[in-house]
Amino acid sequence: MDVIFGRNKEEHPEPIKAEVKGELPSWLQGILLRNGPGMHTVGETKYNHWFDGLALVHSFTFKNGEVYYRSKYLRSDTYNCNIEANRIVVSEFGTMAYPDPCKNLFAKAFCYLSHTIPEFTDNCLINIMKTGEDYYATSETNFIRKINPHTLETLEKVDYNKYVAVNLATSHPHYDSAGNVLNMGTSIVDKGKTKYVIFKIPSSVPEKEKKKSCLKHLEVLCSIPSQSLLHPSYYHSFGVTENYIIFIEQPFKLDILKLATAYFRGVNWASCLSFHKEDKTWIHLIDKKTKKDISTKIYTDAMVLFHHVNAYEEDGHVVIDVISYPDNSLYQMFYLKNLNEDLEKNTKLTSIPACKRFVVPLGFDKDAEVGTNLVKLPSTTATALKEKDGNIYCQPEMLCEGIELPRINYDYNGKKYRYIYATEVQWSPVPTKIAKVDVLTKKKLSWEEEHCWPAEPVFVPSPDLKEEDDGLILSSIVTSDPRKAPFLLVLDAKTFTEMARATVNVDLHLDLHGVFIPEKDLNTERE
Ligand SMILES: CC(C)=CCC/C(C)=C/C=C/C(C)=C/C=C/C(C)=C/C=C/C=C(C)/C=C/C=C(C)/C=C/C1=C(C)CCCC1(C)C
Ligand SMILES: [Fe+2]
Repeated sequence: MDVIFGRNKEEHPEPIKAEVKGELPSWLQGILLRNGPGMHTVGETKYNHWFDGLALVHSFTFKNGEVYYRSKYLRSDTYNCNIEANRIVVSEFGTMAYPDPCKNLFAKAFCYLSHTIPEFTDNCLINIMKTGEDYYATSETNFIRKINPHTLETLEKVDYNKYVAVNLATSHPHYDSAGNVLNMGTSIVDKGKTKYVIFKIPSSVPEKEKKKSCLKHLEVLCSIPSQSLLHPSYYHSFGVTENYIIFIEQPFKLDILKLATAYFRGVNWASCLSFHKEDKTWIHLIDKKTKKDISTKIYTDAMVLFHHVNAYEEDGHVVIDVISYPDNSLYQMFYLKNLNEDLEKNTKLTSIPACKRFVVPLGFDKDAEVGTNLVKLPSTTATALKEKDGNIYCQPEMLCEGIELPRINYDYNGKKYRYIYATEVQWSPVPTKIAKVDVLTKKKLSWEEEHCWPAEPVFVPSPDLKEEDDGLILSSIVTSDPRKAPFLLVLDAKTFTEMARATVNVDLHLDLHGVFIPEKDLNTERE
């Protein structure tokens, strides 16, 4: 298993032609661009956690029925410093590096509580974000790295902090139909003012500024104060509906005082993150018009969540689908020491990911009796109980167990939808199948094959889309049997039958997230 999780992967910056079996639809033209960790050892030093690995961006280019593969390590400052020193010199979330000659982190960390923030890693390994015509590799720090989607070349480093006061930002932004980006970040430097900030990056800039970046026009929409000033919640994604932004403030929290002293204590940043199982999980609905949290306080039991699936409004309710866990054991499981040969023994999922639906009533009867279930949607068993202090206590409906890395047809984002595409896991963090879940009937279709570990399935709508699932699923498949080459799998999203596979004889890495860029969105000038 170390082969898959812990071994350094080679990059292939020059296009490699894949061997295509089956029939690729002629309209499938563009680039599947993905990101994830590819290197966990530098010289004699090793990262502790799988999420710490150096970003290896890769792509599958679909052109006239042919498929080309490329991969290239993100030339982040972190990568360059590490390679030059031949050891890990920049700290990541799960690995503290000593000393950190690139940044003099020691001195800076000392100043932490007096408004100085040390510089953090720009090893953007989680996802790809599009702003205007630009593509960025993203992580959760204040840095993002622009990349050329054709050549995978690393371009400028952008500091969110120059445009908005956040120290952390999600790698799962949302997009509206005009391509404007909506994202969220946390500001923790301003003592006593710890807050979550929601901001917008427009998809275009005024004509006279043609060469300028959309980020220069970033706009703060609103901010929400953290419930606890010294313990802001961790979040990895958020949700949107037509009229609301959904932010779930979970009791999985960063401890600012611990962060400030982590370096001296010789512990990693991750140890400053803890799950408070006795606390509540607060569901915030931020009204896009008033830019305020709705006045009712809504909560559910303690949980840990990384991925929102989708959310929408229906008959005066807000429906919120997420993948949640009963505790924080998932993060623990991804420590590389657990992902070794004894993986099966060490990483039995003690907490299974579950896709849950929360339903929040909007315009309910204010005089309703305490204890009343305010959810009036016949389609769900989720409940929202009115409590005596006026708060609302939500209990979810279970949609499906054992799925992660969820995707949808993004045209249905924020709208009533029916299908989730995800990887399926059983006894460990190993994805063994790709699943299509029908949230209406709870029926599931899946694809699996021996020795195959599928990545997050990406939905690509067909050009003559009539139904939500008219399109394709693209997933890069890592193989655990050295005699079997990895491939890019193309499924018919409706039936989940295989249409084609493009095999590449490379050491494909298990990645996290990515985007499909249709031909029409590709600026061919830069090719
Ligand atoms: C095996 C596979 C692929 C599939 C199997 C199926 C399955 C169960 C999948 C589950 C997948 C999940 C749940 C993936 C989740 C990925 C996450 C949460 C990545 C987060 C990275 C977060 C990162 C890198 C965060 C770095 C943050 C840093 C360095 C922050 C630094 C900091 C800054 C900037 C200011 C404040 C101080 C602080 C130290 C916190
Ligand atoms: Fe994610």
